[in-house]
Amino acid sequence: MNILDKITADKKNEVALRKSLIPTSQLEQSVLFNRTTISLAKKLRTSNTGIIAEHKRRSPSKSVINHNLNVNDVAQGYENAGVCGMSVLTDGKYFGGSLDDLLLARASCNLPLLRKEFIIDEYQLLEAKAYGADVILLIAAILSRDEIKRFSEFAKSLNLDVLLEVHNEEELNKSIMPSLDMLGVNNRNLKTFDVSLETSKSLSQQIPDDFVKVSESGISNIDAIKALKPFGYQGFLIGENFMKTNNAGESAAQFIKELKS
Ligand SMILES: O=C(O)c1ccccc1NCC(=O)[C@H](O)[C@H](O)COP(=O)(O)O
Repeated sequence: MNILDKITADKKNEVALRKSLIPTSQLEQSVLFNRTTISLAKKLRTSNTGIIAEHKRRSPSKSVINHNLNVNDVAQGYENAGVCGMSVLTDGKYFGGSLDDLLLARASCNLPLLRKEFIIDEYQLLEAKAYGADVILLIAAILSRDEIKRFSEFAKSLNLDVLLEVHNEEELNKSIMPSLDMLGVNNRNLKTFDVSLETSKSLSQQIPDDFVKVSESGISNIDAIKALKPFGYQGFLIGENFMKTNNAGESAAQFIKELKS
């Protein structure tokens, strides 16, 4: 079983439990549910840096990254650094995250927030909205084309942006549809956990210009960004490189300063 199969199997049980504990009607009545969302795609189209900075405590590939940072400080630090958006991992078992992290990030900054999660059910989109997200992630490797269509159209009806993630040409070809805003290419091979920017470079030509292109994972220096921009990438999702330091916001600020110089 590969890592995505394992995560998805656990996620099914987790979502069933959550659904039984908190009914949909309760999510829809939350204070945050009817707020005006902020579009990450719009911000990326006009930004000259395009950094989406992630809150990530641990991961299947790296085990522990950092358990010592406070999510409020990270969110405020990222906003002060001038990032375009923040990604918050909400999976507990594999990444040490939670929906409370999303809520705390929402309370601490006005950045577009991505709920970084393994979405397998519409219920998780209602949760995303109720806990303060502006953007949701759909992972082509774990969804059929019908599910991608259903979930992305539902997300749009909630005024959430949609980032669709692919790892290869086959996933890309099955996924293209108008209800997506951003197409993310993940540079991490989930069988070996190796990262290669070549994945983003080689898939870039096949991504239609209507979508904002985002390169995800393994970006650890500004040379990587400079190498990816000519391929049309406007968004760069960075987690470990900032989170492994003792001040993620300061690390992002330094990175952006260098990028602009
Ligand atoms: O990061 C992992 O090990 C991982 C394993 C299995 C599924 C997803 C995984 N990561 C999610 C992400 O997409 C990354 O957190 C994100 O792109 C940031 O990557 P990085 O800058 O390399 O921390």
